[in-house]
Parts: sequence; structure tokens; C-alpha cells
Amino acid sequence: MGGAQSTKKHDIIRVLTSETTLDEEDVVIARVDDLEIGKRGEDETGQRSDSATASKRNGITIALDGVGNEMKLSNTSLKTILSDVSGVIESGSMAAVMGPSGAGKTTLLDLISQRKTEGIIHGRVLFDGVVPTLSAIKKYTAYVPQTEAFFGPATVYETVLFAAMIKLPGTSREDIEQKFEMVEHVIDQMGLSKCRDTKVGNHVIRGISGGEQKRLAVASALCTSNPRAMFLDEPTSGLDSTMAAEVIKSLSRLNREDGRTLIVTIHQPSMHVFQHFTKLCLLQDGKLAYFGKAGHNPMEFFVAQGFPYEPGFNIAEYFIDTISVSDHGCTAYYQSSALSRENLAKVAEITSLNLPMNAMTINTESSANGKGKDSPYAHDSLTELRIMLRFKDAPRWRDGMFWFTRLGLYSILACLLSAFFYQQKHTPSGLLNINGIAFIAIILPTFMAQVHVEELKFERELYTRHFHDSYYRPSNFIASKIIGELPMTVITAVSFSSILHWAVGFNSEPEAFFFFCLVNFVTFTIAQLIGCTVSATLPGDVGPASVLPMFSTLNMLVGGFFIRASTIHDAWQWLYRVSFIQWAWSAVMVNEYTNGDGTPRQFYDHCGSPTGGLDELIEQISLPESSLRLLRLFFTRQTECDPISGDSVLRTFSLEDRNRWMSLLYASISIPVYLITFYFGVSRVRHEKR
Ligand SMILES: Nc1ncnc2c1ncn2[C@@H]1O[C@H](COP(=O)(O)OP(=O)(O)OP(=O)(O)O)[C@@H](O)[C@H]1O
Repeated sequence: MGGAQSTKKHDIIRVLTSETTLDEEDVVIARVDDLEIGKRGEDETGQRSDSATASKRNGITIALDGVGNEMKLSNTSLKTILSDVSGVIESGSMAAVMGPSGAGKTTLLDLISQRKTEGIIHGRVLFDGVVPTLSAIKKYTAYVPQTEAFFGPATVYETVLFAAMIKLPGTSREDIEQKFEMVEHVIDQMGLSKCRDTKVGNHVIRGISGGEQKRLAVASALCTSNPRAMFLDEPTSGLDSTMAAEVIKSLSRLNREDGRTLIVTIHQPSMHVFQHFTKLCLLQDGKLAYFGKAGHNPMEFFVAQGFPYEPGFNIAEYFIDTISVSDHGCTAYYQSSALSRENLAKVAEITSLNLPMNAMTINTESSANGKGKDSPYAHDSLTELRIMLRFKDAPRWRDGMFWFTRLGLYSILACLLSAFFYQQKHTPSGLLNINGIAFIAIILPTFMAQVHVEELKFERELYTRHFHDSYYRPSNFIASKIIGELPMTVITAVSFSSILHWAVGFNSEPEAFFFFCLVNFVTFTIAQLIGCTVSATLPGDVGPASVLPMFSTLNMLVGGFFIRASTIHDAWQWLYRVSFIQWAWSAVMVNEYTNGDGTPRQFYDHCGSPTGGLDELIEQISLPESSLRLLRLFFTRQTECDPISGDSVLRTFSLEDRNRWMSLLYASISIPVYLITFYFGVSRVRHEKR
């Protein structure tokens, strides 16, 4: 029963990779296998002869032909990071790239996967005999970086599921069911069943262990394209020996069962871990010290050079110690060795094939999405957005921090402000306070935008990683972020506005209340976009942290409250014109001091009453406000107390000609403006260098 199920799962995976089983592919595989290196590849993995067929089908033969990299240093001199690395990693191999720190392991992995774009790059890397395009690499291979970024609130299952949904083509019911099954299979395969429903975790959420994170990274990579080759940068770093062994065991199973080619950079693995590798590439200062079979072969190679091996000593440690003490003797020895010549011959065999582009096992077609040959994305834009909203952003709603940093913080702030501005009278000093609290309500979200700066700083790593792997388009990252957050922005704006509106005693007309909510919704959205723009555009921590307060202060100064609009210096008039703060504040001010019909409100709170207790008496009579006003007028001597007109307050701030809807419209223009800057930051600014 279990066997039948497992066969079915393998069938599903085969179905999902059907685009790689082209007829042409078989022809070329046959040609590569005809070569001696193909046979050797099988010999090397002789203990798993039944997987050899799978190796031919699923793995990729990777040939390194004089690969090197030089970096220009600031003093214009060149630093050689990697020099003349040649050799063949046969399809279905599990290769370890080892060497002391700084030897060039990551650089080699980055060059193979075309992630390294810096400096001068020498030589070429061939996949099944041809130099692949970047989109072919993205389609057929997966790269698992040393430090993986995850979405903390999502569970292990949700993380893998999102990878499968967004990266694998197909949206029919059958496709979706297959993806669900594949996810279950991969979770099982990577030994993650125990923590399937545990949150991945981040700097605030306690999540899965380091080893589980490494395996989750591999599981996600497996689901993105069912890759034929995987490149893993230090998958065991930071793990204890048991966890490291578990990770490598899972990788080894992956390699055995599905015949994928795995290239793994690794630091001094234990004997137990080292025995899983079939191929070894040893580097010292960017040069090869050994390139060939793993197992006992490298030991014999070094013993032959006169470096004795003490039985029982960790073999990987022996290699590293040996090449470190040899002072480049080992790299010189390798270059003149028969092994080096043999490796060069294997590479020459492959390069001499001169395979045509249309007959390669690695082709450049996009992943069957029918949306253009060169599109690296699995879905059209709308489907992609739907998947993101459903599978990427949904877990956020379970995150307490998400609620606290929006609804929680704004509600607390509204209560705090209410304590200071509780029930203001419409007296001269009360009206001054009302103007002040209206301004604070408008400027507050700009300071609170720091929340979005911080959040995106962590998300930046994740989206950089997702962009590398063409998970989704930058525009959809932005769209999902804004749309996904929209309900929370509405809830927060309504809650903040309700508390403040009631506590302060703003214009009590229902329409005025809804308008106040609307203005707050607009300013919250703009503030979110500003925070995201700052974080996406400015690299590092210092830039975003210093720009936002500067931006908020400048906007505050031209907001029209602290400095009267007419007295703002000419040099800053442009900022006054474009500042959403002043437009939003004027919208709130006009809303506060004008009746629904556009007439100015009149305030009598400052007027005394000749008959003591008149106000209290009037308040007990339930009459419309206009009748109450008449009553007050009747009992109050007009000559002694003119009402304060809303118009006069607006005039004080040069706002008498403003219309609240037009003001809100002008404030809202900042939304598309900051959307564009956010898009620019996300799509154009790189935060990591390769
Ligand atoms: N952009 C760069 N400019 C200058 N030197 C660089 C650059 N990138 C890498 N290097 C240097 O190249 C060498 C190889 O770096 P790489 O990260 O490939 O080593 P590694 O073997 O992976 O090291 P580790 O095991 O410590 O991760 C190092 O000495 C590093 O300082």
C-alpha cells in the first residue's frame, strides 16, 4: 500500500517535470552517456546502480572549463579569487566543494549558477554540454543560499506550499491537487513531517530549529521547479553534528532517489557526513588542490604527496590541514598530476561535442506557462497576484505582531491623545487645541511609518531571494503588499478615528465623522508607502533610520500649522504645494469648521448666559442644533457675545478657500507617487552584492 502510494508520488513529480522529458533530450542524453565520462559517472555511483537510470533522466552533467574570477580592488589592482578550475561533475553526483575559509567555495558555486556578476569572469560552465542561459538555469536548477530568508509567521507547510503554488505552472483543479500532493511528498522526503505545522519563526517568533530551516530551504527549492541540479552553500553551517548529519542524509536521499546533481559547499564535515559525497573539489586560495572521486581516493592522492594520514583522524580535517600547511605545494602538485590531465580531457570531450542550442537537455523555454517564451514566471500576472494574496500574505493575519503594530499601536496612541485632548470646548483656547490635535492626527502616521521601514527591512531579504528565483514580479510584490494590508488599514483608520473623534469632540455630524475616517485611511496608506519606499530604496540600516524623521519634520514644517502658509519661505513653497500633510490637514480643518451644506460653523461655548444654568437646561431639551442655537441667541445678549465663526478659524490658516474633497484629492495624489517610488526601490535597487 505504502509502496503504491510512493510510486504515485513519483508519478506526480514526473508529471510535473514532463517538460524536461523531450525527445530531443533523450538524443542528447544518449550522446553524453556515450562518452566515457558518462560511464565513469555511473561507476562512481556504482553502489546505486538502480538510480543510475534516474541519474541520466534527472541530473545534469556540469563541466567547468577553466573557470576563474578576478575582482578589481579600490586601488585598481586585481585580486584573483578563483583561478582555472576545470573538471566534470557527472549527472547524479553529490559533490562537496571544500577548502579553508576564503578559498573561493561560494564564488565557485555562484559562478556555476550564474549568480556571480561582479568582476572579471573567466572560462565557462556547461550544463549537459552547452552553456545555459540564465532562464534555463532558473528553470532547471535551484540555489540554496547559506542564510535563507523565510516569512516568519508562516508554517513549514505553508512555506513549501507557497513555493509550489507560485513556481509550478498550472491552476486547474488537477494541477492544484498534484501540487498539494507534491508538497506532502517533499515535506516527508526532507524529514519535516514533525514540524509541518510549526511556524518558521523570525527575530520575534520562536520557530523551527536551524537544521529544520536548512531542510525547509531545500524543500522549498525542490518545489519551485523540481530541479535537476541543486547548489547548496554551506547547508550545515551553524548546526551541531547531529543536525548537520540529518541535513546531509536528507540531501543524499534526494540525490539517490531522484538522481539530481548536487553541489554542496561544506566546512570540515564529520566522517559520517563526508561518506555521503561521491565527488570532491578541494580549493586553496582559489586554486584546485583536488578534483575527483570522494571516498578514499583523495586520501591516497595526498598520502602520495608525502602527507601521512593517521587512521581514525577526521578525513575532511586531514584534507584541510594538509592543504593549509603545504603552502601551495598541493595546488602545484595537482596541476602537474595525472588526475588534472584526466579532468581536462573529460572537459575537452564535452566541449568537443559542440551541441547545437536546439538539441540540448537544458533548453531555454519558460516553464510551460504559455505567457511568452522568455518569461521566467510560472503564471500570468493576475494569477500570480491571486496566489500571493492567498498563500503568501494570509498567514500574516495570524501574527499578533501584525495586529499590534497596526490596530494595537494606533488605538493606544488614540487613547493617549484623548487623555490630553478630552472633550474640547469650542472656546478660543479649545479651538486652538482642536487645530493642534487635528494636525497631530495627520502627522502621526508619517512617524509611525518606521514600522513599515523595519518590517520591509526583514522582508527585503525574502523578496530579494524570491526575485532571484523569479517567484513573482516586483509589481505584484507591491500590489500584494498594499491589497493584503488594505483591510487592516481600514480597520485601523476607523478605530483610530472613532476613538479620537468621540474623545476630542470633533464635528459630530455623521458625514464629518466618515470624512475624518477617510482622511485617516488615506494618510495611513501614504505613510505605509513612504515607509516601504524608504526601506526599499536605501540600503543598510542607517539610511532608512535617518531619512524618515528628516522627511517627517520637513513635512511638518510646511504643513501650515506651525508656520502660516503665507510666511513659509519662497524656497520651500514647492514643498508646501506638494506636501500631503498640509492637504490632508486642510481637509480635516475644513471638515471641522464647515457644515455639511458648506456654511461655516458658529461656536457659542465662550458666551456666558445671563440666566444661570441656561446651558444645562437647554441640553435637557431634545431639539435640533439649529433650534438650540436660536434659543441660546434669544437668551444671550448679542451685543456682548458674537459667535466664533469656523470661517474665521480657517482664515487664520489661509484655508478659507479650501474645499475638503479637493484637499483630500490633492493629498491622495501622493499615493500613486509613492507607489512609483516604492516600485523603483523594489525593482531597481539591489541590496545584496554578488
Ligand atoms: N567582491 C569582492 N571583492 C573582493 N574580494 C572578494 C569579493 N568577494 C569575495 N572576495 C574574496 O574572495 C575570496 C573567496 O570568497 P568566498 O566567499 O568565495 O570564500 P569561501 O571559501 O566561500 O569562504 P567561507 O568559507 O569563509 O565562506 C575571499 O578572500 C573573499 O574575501
